[in-house]
Amino acid sequence: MAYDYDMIAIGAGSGGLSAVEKAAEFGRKAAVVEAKHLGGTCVNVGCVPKKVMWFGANIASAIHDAPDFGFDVALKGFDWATLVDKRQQYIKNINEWYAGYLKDLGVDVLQGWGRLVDEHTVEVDGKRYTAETIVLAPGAEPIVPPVEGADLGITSDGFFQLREQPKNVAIIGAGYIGVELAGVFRSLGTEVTLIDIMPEPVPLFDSLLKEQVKTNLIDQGVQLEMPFKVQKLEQASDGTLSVVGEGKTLSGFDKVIWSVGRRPLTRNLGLDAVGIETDPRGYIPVDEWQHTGVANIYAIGDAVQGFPQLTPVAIRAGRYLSRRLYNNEPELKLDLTYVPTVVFAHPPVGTVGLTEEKAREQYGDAVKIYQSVFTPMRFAFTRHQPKTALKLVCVGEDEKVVGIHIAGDAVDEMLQGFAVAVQMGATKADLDATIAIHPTSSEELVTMR
Ligand SMILES: Cc1cc2nc3c(=O)[nH]c(=O)nc-3n(C[C@H](O)[C@H](O)[C@H](O)COP(=O)(O)OP(=O)(O)OC[C@H]3O[C@@H](n4cnc5c(N)ncnc54)[C@H](O)[C@@H]3O)c2cc1C
Ligand SMILES: NC(=O)c1ccc[n+]([C@@H]2O[C@H](COP(=O)([O-])OP(=O)(O)OC[C@H]3O[C@@H](n4cnc5c(N)ncnc54)[C@H](O)[C@@H]3O)[C@@H](O)[C@H]2O)c1
Repeated sequence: MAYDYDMIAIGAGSGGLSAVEKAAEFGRKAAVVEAKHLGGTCVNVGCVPKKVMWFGANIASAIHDAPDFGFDVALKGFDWATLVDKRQQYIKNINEWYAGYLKDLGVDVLQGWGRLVDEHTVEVDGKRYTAETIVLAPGAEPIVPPVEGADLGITSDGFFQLREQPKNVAIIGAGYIGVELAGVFRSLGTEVTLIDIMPEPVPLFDSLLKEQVKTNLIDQGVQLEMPFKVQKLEQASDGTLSVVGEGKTLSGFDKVIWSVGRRPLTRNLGLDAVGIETDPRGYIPVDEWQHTGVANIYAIGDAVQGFPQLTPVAIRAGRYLSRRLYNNEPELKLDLTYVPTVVFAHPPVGTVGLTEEKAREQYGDAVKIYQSVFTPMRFAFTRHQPKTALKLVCVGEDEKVVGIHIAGDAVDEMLQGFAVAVQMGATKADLDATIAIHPTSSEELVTMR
């Protein structure tokens, strides 16, 4: 039977785009369905606009530090709308670049909401298209918990729509998004209260990082309220918002932002029509080859059960899938043992591999920890002196490095190379055998005692 396409991906985000892009490179006819904008979450309301704001915030911090380096400067003002306009123009350029790139590759963009009709048919706004292979890559959306008044708050999507800088915000959820937005707002002058149900920020990270992130947030002037169980949001007659918890109410906010996790966008995707069952939270279960159980349907990215919700993971899954299908590389399997990741806090926090806690659960007494906390030269004589904290988690006689955790200036660029070493199975001796680059913070990782 002839199909309209070799591959249709539902969702033109990091995962879907990478699958169709590779399929087209291997000479296949592919299409991608998108209800909103090309590039998905990462490009439009995620990594990219977030990183632009992070750069802006870093410039504000540098201006504050400049007098300590002898500069006669003062921060006279900051125009939020200018940064937002520049950011959105940059994103529009990326959207347009994608449109041209896909056209050049011969990939069709089917604009609208996609829904499975049967195993080989996708309906997009009433029109039907068939494909030999279908890739589900619908991504995720922010969770807004079902508490009274929850809709008085916004989410990260709403953050990217703000045309004016709020004066006083409450951010509920101190994971990736909460910590990143808290740092941006605070660096740019907004008062920030950061709330979490857990006692510490970034609760799933290594204890050293949790501690350091907490210290840095407090040092930046972020008010921490954790553990705090939000019961409802309220609006006062003057328009300001309150966050009500058990026995405590936090008031006076002009914005409240929910950042308590994301849920998969698997509703109205027609999964019933092909017999794909999600888990109770809506995630699509797949096997190690991203197979959904329906012979020709795969799922990748944030909507997949157990996938780290990170762009490079979705991209890798999409590319590997098309290479397996169309480039005769059937053994190419996604390996998620060591996924490096950075929280773009101020300063940033990076991690790859096992936390000390997880390593001890897995390897017990065979775990050896190397740790160092110091003031990096960048902040040696500035008013704020955020420390750099590093931890190596090693295992066994040969001290194989199974985890690296770092908080500190430039970590976002430092970690990638060390992640290569961990991926290759480096031992502590391998790190020690590497000549340091001086003077840097990363040299500490090859000289740790
Ligand atoms: C604020 C924020 C910051 C982030 N920062 C980072 C970061 O710094 N680094 C990092 O690695 N990750 C970051 N992430 C996570 C990253 O954005 C996601 O992991 C990544 O985008 C997932 O890719 P995906 O293809 O699975 O889904 P998405 O990128 O979400 O793409 C899915 C697309 O499918 C579309 N869609 C869904 N259902 C349908 C349908 N039925 N029909 C048609 N279209 C549909 C959606 O409109 C969307 O465009 C961030 C996320 C957020 C929210
Ligand atoms: N730099 C990056 O790579 C980056 C940046 C942003 C987002 N992301 C991805 O997006 C995902 C979603 O981000 P996120 O920050 O929304 O989720 P998250 O899972 O990182 O953090 C959610 C936080 O909310 C807290 N929480 C949960 N329910 C709560 C409640 N009812 N009240 C108060 N606190 C509550 C949790 O304890 C946790 O600290 C991340 O897990 C990550 O995979 C990545």
